[in-house]
Amino acid sequence: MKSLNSEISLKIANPINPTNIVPLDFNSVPTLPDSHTWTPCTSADPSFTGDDHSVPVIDLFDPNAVSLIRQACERWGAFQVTNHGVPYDHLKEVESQSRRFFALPAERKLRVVRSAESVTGYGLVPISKFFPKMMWSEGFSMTGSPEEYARQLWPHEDCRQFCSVMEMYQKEMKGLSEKLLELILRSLGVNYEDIKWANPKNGLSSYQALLQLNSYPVCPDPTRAMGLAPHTDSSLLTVLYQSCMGLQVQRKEDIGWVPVHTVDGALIVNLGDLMHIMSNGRFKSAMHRAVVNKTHHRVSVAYFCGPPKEEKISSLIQMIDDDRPRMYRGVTWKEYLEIRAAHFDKALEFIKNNNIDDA
Ligand SMILES: O=C(O)CCC(=O)C(=O)O
Ligand SMILES: [Fe+2]
Repeated sequence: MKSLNSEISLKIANPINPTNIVPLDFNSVPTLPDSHTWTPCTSADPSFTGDDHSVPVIDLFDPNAVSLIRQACERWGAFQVTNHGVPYDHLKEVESQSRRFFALPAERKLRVVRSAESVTGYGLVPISKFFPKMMWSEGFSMTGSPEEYARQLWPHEDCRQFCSVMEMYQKEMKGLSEKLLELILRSLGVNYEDIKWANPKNGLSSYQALLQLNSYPVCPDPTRAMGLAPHTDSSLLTVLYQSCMGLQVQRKEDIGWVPVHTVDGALIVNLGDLMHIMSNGRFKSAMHRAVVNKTHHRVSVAYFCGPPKEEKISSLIQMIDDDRPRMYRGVTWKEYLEIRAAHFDKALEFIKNNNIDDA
């Protein structure tokens, strides 16, 4: 068999738009430019209604939460949570500080533009380079304190509030992600204490994480624009706050793209590719996208949670049996991000077991 490593280095990234980082100044255009015009999006048939046709909302205090999570992860790769412990006021503060950032003039935001190699800073989402058309959105990402960026953004003003809100939110998201990871593992029948790095009691819990603020300005022609193109997240799990509707999750096998309704104070949980790998394919990673609208400037805040730096994620031993042999080889988050940066939606194929050099 061909060696995976040589295959990856040979097939170097072939992005369509490698330098696509700087967003449009959305205030400057009255109509949708050709660079941003996509073929119209199709959505789920509105006649699909009822519980089985919308992303489940799970109360974390529900005694059946673990089994509800299992069903949601198998069927959707996504769910919403209530009673998650993050106060509603904090969600609103993060939204308001995000809006404050995006309201800055374009030249100010460009002071903190991300470089092609970096995942933090301001710009279009990194997956933009795989699409021929540009998305109707802009983003700003950080890991830990955004202080260095904030000082450049607001050199003569007080930037403490922006920093403290973002830092507080990351702390809260870390705690919630740990709790969710425990519940998701339990739903797979795995004791999270058996996985050293997943157990916060070991004091080892050094998850890596990225906080991403997304902005989708009001759009003159929403049916022909794309807020964020279809993708799965590379994380273990992503916790998402949306200010208004716009997120859609795909149920490919039957009903297609399904809008995720806003439930006051709820947070959305998307499973990422690393969780799909850990579950040995039992759980889906949610294929999702964001659509835009004509009346509301939509903001979303995504917290991507991944494993500790050196940890190789592979299918859990408990998920492997005669009927379901190991599907994937082990990868660190960084290795997986590199494979994604080169192969985008084919990345999982590259770590399938049958692609491994047996030697
Ligand atoms: O804005 C949204 O609803 C989706 C955001 C998202 O999928 C992402 O940041 O990866
Ligand atoms: Fe996403």
